[in-house]
Amino acid sequence: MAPPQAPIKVGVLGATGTVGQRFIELLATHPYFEIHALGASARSAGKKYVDATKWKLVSQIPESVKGMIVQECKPEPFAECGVVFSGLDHDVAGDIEVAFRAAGLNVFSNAKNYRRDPLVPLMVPLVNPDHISVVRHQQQELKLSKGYIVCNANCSTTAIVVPLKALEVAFGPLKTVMVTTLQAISGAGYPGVSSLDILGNVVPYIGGEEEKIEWETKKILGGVNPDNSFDLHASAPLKISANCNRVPVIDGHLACVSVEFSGKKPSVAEIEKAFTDFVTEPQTLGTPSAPKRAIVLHDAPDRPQPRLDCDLEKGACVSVGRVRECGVLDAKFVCLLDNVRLGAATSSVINAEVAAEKGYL
Ligand SMILES: NC(=O)C1=CN([C@@H]2O[C@H](COP(=O)(O)OP(=O)(O)OC[C@H]3O[C@@H](n4cnc5c(N)ncnc54)[C@H](OP(=O)(O)O)[C@@H]3O)[C@@H](O)[C@H]2O)C=CC1
Ligand SMILES: N[C@@H](CC(=O)OP(=O)(O)O)C(=O)O
Repeated sequence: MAPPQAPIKVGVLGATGTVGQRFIELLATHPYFEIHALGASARSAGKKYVDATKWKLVSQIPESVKGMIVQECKPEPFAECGVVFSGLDHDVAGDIEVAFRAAGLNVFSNAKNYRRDPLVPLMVPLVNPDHISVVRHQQQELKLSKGYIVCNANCSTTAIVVPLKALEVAFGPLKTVMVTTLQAISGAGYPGVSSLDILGNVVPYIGGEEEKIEWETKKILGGVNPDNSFDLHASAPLKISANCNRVPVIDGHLACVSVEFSGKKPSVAEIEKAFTDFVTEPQTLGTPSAPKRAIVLHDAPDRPQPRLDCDLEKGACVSVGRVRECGVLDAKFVCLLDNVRLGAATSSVINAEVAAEKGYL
């Protein structure tokens, strides 16, 4: 992929938050994108970024953004941006993202608000980047000459759909998926879950998470009909059941997954090969943030682990291990993803890279 002739100016909404910081880290040195405007709440607006944010990443705040003045989330300061990334709290993301689209801006959002919208692509770049085509339909239906919204998925959903897609590519439609997640505290943003609730503990409830996994998976793994509607995996109905737990881990959502195939049950060796052979469109296109390996298969019986494996491929892959037969369904495995990178900011950035490559920016 050749870089654009001039860098594309980009904005970040929710720039001071957990996802916003990962956006800043990824975009500060990005070959195609240049950070032009930062937005957050009225509490932060008017302050220098370095004073408005509580930086929590191991990497230092990039010098280039330290002195930028944080804006309120109104379209005007972002008018020159070719892409606006959103890491906004869902309480406010709905109205703000729609106002930005109405102002002709291309919004790539992490928030849940529009994921179920029948006009909005729900794109996990390592799974369904082809859904980007629906933005033209979105514009036609809403009579917009410019501007659209693209969402990326819930982080736990992202962790499972990448290996599930690899299985569907190799063996055809899945019939049943059972998943139990162990989710890191960074998934709840900052300050997030109280230390008294989570230290030395497990909380077996994350509001709305199970429903999101069960619904979003079907939109992402499903196709696009000729009329630009999403088929939600309707041609081969998929049953999914999710159990979600918060665990005292900082970064990295682990998921234990059991699957049943519609067709003949593959062997463990065939499933492992399907994971290692899996190549995705951003990799083929050579977009800058695409991982070399979309799925990293681990041999050791006690891997993947959040602390040891989250950083593989700069947090842009899904780690998979413990592939084995399941006594109830056909097969089971464990998968891990960096919830704030591939689970949020990195997916949004790769989605925008795909949009650039395919002429949607
Ligand atoms: N953390 C994760 O792993 C994932 C998060 N997401 C989603 O991404 C989004 C951001 O999450 P996260 O970064 O964790 O959340 P944080 O709570 O860490 O950050 C929220 C951001 O929203 C801003 N904000 C809050 N209220 C307003 C307002 N009234 N107007 C404008 N901006 C406001 C905050 O600004 P300020 O600092 O000024 O308050 C901050 O920048 C959420 O929708 C979340 O559900 C999706 C996938 C994974
Ligand atoms: N709910 C996820 C993170 C998140 O914000 O999800 P969503 O973007 O679907 O609201 C977690 O707690 O780990």
